[in-house]
Amino acid sequence: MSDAVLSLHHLHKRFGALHATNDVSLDLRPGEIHALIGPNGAGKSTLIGQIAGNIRPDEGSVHLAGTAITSMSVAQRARLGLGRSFQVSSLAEPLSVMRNVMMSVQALQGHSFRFFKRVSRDAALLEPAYQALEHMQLSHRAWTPVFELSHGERRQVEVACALALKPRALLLDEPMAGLGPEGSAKLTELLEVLKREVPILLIEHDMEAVFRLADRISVLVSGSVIAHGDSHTIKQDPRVREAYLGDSNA
Ligand SMILES: Nc1ncnc2c1ncn2[C@@H]1O[C@H](COP(=O)(O)OP(=O)(O)OP(=O)(O)O)[C@@H](O)[C@H]1O
Repeated sequence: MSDAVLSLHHLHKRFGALHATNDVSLDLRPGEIHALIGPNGAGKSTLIGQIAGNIRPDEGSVHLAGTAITSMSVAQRARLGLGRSFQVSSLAEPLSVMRNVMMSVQALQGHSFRFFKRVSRDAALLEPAYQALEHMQLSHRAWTPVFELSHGERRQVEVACALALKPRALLLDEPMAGLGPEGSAKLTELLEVLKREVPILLIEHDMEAVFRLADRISVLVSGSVIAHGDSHTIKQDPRVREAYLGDSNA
């Protein structure tokens, strides 16, 4: 079909009478950031759940690098190259940045954390972790315990954890949430560079970040994509202004 890394085809998900995902098709291409925006309750989390594998669609399919992953588990999708960062931090505060990132690699490889001490010197874990930290400009903090990091740096570690697994596509769910202007600006700068290596499907409420970062934007309202295009197109679209941007004065 296309050269899409990730593609959704006619996804539907109903919760009783509520059509939370209504015939959603979209894709993610190499080198881009595709932002998914929409007001509260639009169905963004439900859609992300179907991509990541926590939620089974009623109809439709999800493909990653040409492989149908619709009926795969979360872990299988991750192994195939679907990277994800979470809204809620899962970092181990007392451990160093490096150990946290290495644990992510280890988890994907199916090892138990009990063996962490022994494998902490394992080059197979160290190298991808170090590279991921370099990408996030955090290698100078590699051996700093997470509790000493700023909020923005923690978010960078969370992205590094996803990156260390060498994903083909990255899902970022509200990465700017809770960051001050400085933290958002830094992360925005990093994501602008990162997208060249791994395309990013970005769910984000910070419209300034979305308009700066996104190559394409899909607007979700009541489970359906009501508009799709670049930042300029989306800003001008009267349906988007009415349904979404109007209530945030954007
Ligand atoms: N497990 C569920 N059972 C029933 N209804 C659900 C379930 N999950 C989500 N919903 C409903 O589906 C709709 C879409 O919810 P969803 O959380 O996907 O929206 P959202 O765009 O992520 O919202 P927000 O920006 O507030 O996180 C909402 O009306 C929500 O109440």
